[in-house]
Amino acid sequence: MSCPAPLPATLTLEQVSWGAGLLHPVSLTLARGRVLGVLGANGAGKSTLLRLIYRFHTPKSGRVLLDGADIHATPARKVAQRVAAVLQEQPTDFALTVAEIVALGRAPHRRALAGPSAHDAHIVEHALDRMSLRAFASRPFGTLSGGERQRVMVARALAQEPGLIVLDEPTNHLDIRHQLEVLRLVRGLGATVVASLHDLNLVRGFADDVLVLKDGQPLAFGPVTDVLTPDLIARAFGVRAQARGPARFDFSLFDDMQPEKQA
Ligand SMILES: Nc1ncnc2c1ncn2[C@@H]1O[C@H](COP(=O)(O)OP(=O)(O)OP(=O)(O)O)[C@@H](O)[C@H]1O
Repeated sequence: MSCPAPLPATLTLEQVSWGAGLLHPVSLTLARGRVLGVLGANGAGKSTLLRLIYRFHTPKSGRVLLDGADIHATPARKVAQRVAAVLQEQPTDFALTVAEIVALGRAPHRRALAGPSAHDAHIVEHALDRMSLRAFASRPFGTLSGGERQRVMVARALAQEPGLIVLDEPTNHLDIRHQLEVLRLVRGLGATVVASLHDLNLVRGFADDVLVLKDGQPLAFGPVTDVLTPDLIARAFGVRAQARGPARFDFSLFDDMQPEKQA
């Protein structure tokens, strides 16, 4: 079963800021189909930036443009047809089945009061298949493990057929195989992607570009291989990074003698 890929979106941030100094102005352009990793220590402002991009927060200054249109000058429903978010917070309606939760992703595409169409059902099944959730379709959401729930939330986002997918720490709760599978799948969607991630080695295999934040300030933006240097990691996270081959770092505290290997 296959579905045509949605047209990926171009995302532009023009001097976007939020709160009383919680996020200082950020500007960048992410071309269609690019994958952006948003990095930074705890409290650096990653979730705040993501909330601006999926239209939860209104910027204090600046604009968020999707394909050139200001998302805050665009009706919420229209934005929801193009932007899906996978968040750390999950639905509390634990009695809904997995298939029902995934079907919620179709809501922005339906006319008011219209029920699900055969096309909607096809897309929901496809999303369940892609996340290996077919066997869970009838299970109440509340009976799933943390990792299974996370995969359901990604499936709901897939059912939304977004041109831009925003993920806040999407690998939380996932075992290493599902971390790699989810990141590969998200990369393979053809959509433009913005994801906050904590694992700097996973980011190197996943993202095209990275934005690094520190204390609500943008420290660096650009291709992951250019930006993610030991010097930048030291400035952003206060740890020593030693390159181990082209695609991984070992990390240690500056006052430690022995590097601590990451899993
Ligand atoms: N609504 C709010 N009111 C006040 N402060 C807030 C609000 N939202 C976020 N903050 C503060 O802004 C800062 C950045 O928060 P944010 O959640 O964006 O960080 P983060 O980089 O996602 O962190 P983590 O890695 O811990 O999830 C934090 O100090 C947080 O306490």
